[in-house]
Order: sequence, then C-alpha cells, then structure tokens
Amino acid sequence: MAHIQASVYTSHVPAIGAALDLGKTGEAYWQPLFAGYEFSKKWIQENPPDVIFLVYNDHATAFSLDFIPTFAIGTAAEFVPADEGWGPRPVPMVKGHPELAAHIAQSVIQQDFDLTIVNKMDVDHGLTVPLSLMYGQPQAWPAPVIPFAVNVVQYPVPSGLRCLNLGKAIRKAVESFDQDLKVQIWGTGGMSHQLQGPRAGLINKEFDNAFLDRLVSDPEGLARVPHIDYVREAGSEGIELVMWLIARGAMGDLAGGPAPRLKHRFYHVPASNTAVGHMILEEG
Ligand SMILES: O=C(O)c1ccc(O)c(O)c1
Repeated sequence: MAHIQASVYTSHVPAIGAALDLGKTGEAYWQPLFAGYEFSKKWIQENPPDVIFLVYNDHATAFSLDFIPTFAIGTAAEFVPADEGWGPRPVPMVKGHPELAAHIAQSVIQQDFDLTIVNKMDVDHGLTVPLSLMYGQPQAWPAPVIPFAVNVVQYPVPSGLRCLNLGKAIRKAVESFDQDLKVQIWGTGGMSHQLQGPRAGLINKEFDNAFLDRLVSDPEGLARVPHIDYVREAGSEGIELVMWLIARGAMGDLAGGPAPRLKHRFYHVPASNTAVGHMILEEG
C-alpha cells in the first residue's frame, strides 16, 4: 500500500526561481536564503519520494476569474511550466502520476470534498519554485508530482479547518492505494506578505514563528484561526498559509499515530516582499 513518508513546507516566492534561473544564488542578498535549503537538498536525496503531492496556489495562470476552483487536482501525465510573462522558467517538464491522482480524486470526493479534476494545465511558480528549492537544477525532476491547486487568491477561500480535514482525507486516500509508494505531501505559499495597497511589504515575524510552532505542536488549534487573522496579521497573501494545513492534516499523529519528527526548520526575511518559512516533518 502507498503511505505518507513526510511533509515539506515552503514559501514559493517567484523571485527565488528567477535568482536560481539567472545564476544569482551566490549573491549576498540570496545566499542566506539558499543556505537554509542545503539541509533539505541532502535530506531529499536520502529520503526520495516515489510521488510528491504538491499543494500550491495558481496565480491567475491556469485559472482566472472565469473559473475559480476551490480545490483542483491535476490528473494529467505531464504539466508544462507556465509562461508568467517572462517566458516559461527553464525547468524540466513536470511528470504527473495519473493513476494515484485519479485514485485520490475518487477517494477524497467520496469522503465529501468536492475537487475539480484538471486533465490539462500549466503550472506556475507556486509549484516550480518549491521543486527548485528542494532539488536544485536537475535535468529532470526526480519524482512525479500531483499538483493540487487551492484558491487562496479570490474570496471566498477555504478555511484552515477545511484544509486540515482535507489533509486527513488525502492520507486515507493514499493509504488505500494498492501500490507500494512513498508519498510526500508538500504545503507551499506564505509566510507573511502583502503585495499591494498601503500595507505592501508587511512582514510579521512573531505571527510567522508562532504559526511554525503551532503547525508542529497544535495543528488542530491552528486550524481554527479565522481568515481575518491571517489577513490582518500576515497580510493579504499571508492567507496562503492555510495550504500548509492540508499537508499537516495528512500526518499520522492526527490519525492516532505517533508525533511527527521535526527534521528541519528555517525562517528568513526577506525574499522579495515575503518572509520565507520552511519545515520538514517526517512520519513518527
Ligand atoms: O514577494 C513577492 O515578490 C511575491 C510575488 C508574487 C507571489 O506570488 C509571491 O508569493 C511573492
């Protein structure tokens, strides 16, 4: 049977992708940021997943105000890196896992979460930047990826509690898949940032670090934080953090198993307009 091996959490700032693609990782501005992922790049070589279930948000690339799916699962065999205005990032094509994706869609929809099934979509920085941070610049991504897009752009957005419970349903779906696969679930986006209006540039280190603390020790309590608190405390784009609760909800302690092992935690300000948070939790 398939099983959840670990969860990985990271911000997905587009300028990080540009820094990598343009060979700027050694520059003084970027060096401390990339240093925080050195552990993770080694860790993933030592703990390779068979499949990555990657929770992210689309930034009006595949979707627009014409279609606003709350939760969308990518069931295609491959996903093309999107052109977000400067040409597609020079990163490999993303291979999917249609069989596991279709199984998760079936199982999770039958557990009463209405997913939109997407058989064709391009993937933007929300998905490719986390892959770059964890794998660097390989010729091909080492694992297939199931893209899972969450609407955190256009209100109404899903609650933290719904996201946590969805993660629990995804765990059940993975565990009922009849192939021996190690699955990592990644939650991306955040941390505090606001890209527009008078509060543009907002960073809240206290909020971010309390979120990281509670994500490990009190996910059920954290899931009850209302939207308005994210927006007020972490900025309009800080709401992306609810996506981390999907990954956290899939960890075994919330299904009666042992507490996860914290393998790595990193926090850095700033990357462009954003506070970068990163964490790795292994199954206990
Ligand atoms: O900090 C930034 O510049 C920035 C821009 C776009 C995003 O989607 C984001 O998450 C961060």
